Amino acid sequence: MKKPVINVNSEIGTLKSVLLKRPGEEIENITPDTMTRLLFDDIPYLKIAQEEHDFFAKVLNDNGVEVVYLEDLVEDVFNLASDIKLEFIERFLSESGYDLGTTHDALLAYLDDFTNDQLVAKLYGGIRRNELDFINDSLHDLAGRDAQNPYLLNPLPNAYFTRDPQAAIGNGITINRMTYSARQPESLFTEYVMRYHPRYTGKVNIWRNRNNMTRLEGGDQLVLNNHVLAIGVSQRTSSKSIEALARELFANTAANFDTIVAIEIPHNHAMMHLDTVFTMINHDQFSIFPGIMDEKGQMNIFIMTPGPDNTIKLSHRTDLMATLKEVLKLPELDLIQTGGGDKIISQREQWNDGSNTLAIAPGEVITYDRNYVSNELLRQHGIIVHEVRSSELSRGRGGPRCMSQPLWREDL
Ligand SMILES: NC(=O)NCCC[C@H](N)C(=O)O
Repeated sequence: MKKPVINVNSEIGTLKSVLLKRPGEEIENITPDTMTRLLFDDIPYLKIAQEEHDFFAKVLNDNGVEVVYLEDLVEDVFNLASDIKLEFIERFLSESGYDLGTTHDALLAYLDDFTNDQLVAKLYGGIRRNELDFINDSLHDLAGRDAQNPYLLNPLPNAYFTRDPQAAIGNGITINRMTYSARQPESLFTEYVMRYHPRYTGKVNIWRNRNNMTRLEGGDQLVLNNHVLAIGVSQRTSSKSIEALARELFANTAANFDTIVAIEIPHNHAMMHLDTVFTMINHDQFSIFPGIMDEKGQMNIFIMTPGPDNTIKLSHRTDLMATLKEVLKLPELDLIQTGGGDKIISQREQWNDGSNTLAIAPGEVITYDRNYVSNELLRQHGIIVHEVRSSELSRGRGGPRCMSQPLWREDL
């Protein structure tokens, strides 16, 4: 492996480079009838969502972080060779249910007319049925459930949550098999960028690829330090995939990770990933939504470590604070409760991603401005808080951590 181009050995090391995707025309394809399936609770106003996103990028930039746009990387890949572009389109169409036939041919011909930057926007944006004029003779397009779908190619409005299709861990990544069909195509873009883009090709360890059938999403994957991960057992990440990833990382000599803490959280849309209820903000400080614990403050947690002969040793725990102290070897910890522990405020602010902080350095985070109670509390605990605008972006149920994939953090 050549000199590394990805380096993420913590959640809090000074952030130097990050991957974003600016919300695009895919947002304008969300309708009331499709929004639940597209994993949205409302329809954002694109113009304002883009302004908010640009401001988020500016705050990152102003704080010394290189912002890399995923859509530019994909366009670079398409510009490399028309064979690669065609191969990508065929994979994309095939995964969308079009291997052969009239619809496949019509879509291929339609996509062929776009310049590469327009093509990238279109693949994320989706194709409406009424956009193409052709005689559709596919039974599955004309009868049954597919006929009700207003799109020939579904939009990918969740793409601005770049955290989830992959996860940077150490000098490598996992390219994730995502849970819902609404997001599954997103990690195909990551696969092609990692495989072909000159910045990454041959320089990134792929710990796990998207051909795996077990479900894993980046919002559940937290790098607590250079040898400990926390992974949510959640609506989006299965216990099977965590076990498989543990086996892969423990056996791989290029990986330095020897401890994975599997944390079970409620399986619902408001808390679909671990990072919607729990993020790391300093060496010994975390933000946490108290609603993930039962009335006695307990949870279902397993510490996984390598056992003999490639087995995995499991140790059960129920106290999150004690478990974190144990694996991080810290005498004290500060768990800062979203909304200050008030039941109504904490639920309201968690819903709008008040727990979803993005650390840009130890003790320095980016958060949504609307979660003013949690933000004030963070400041009272000594944290530097950069607030970003959040009226429209938050409608997708993700915050600053969800919208960013760190590519390089300084080691602690
Ligand atoms: N890491 C995250 O928590 N990402 C937020 C993803 C929100 C998106 N609407 C989803 O349901 O997948």
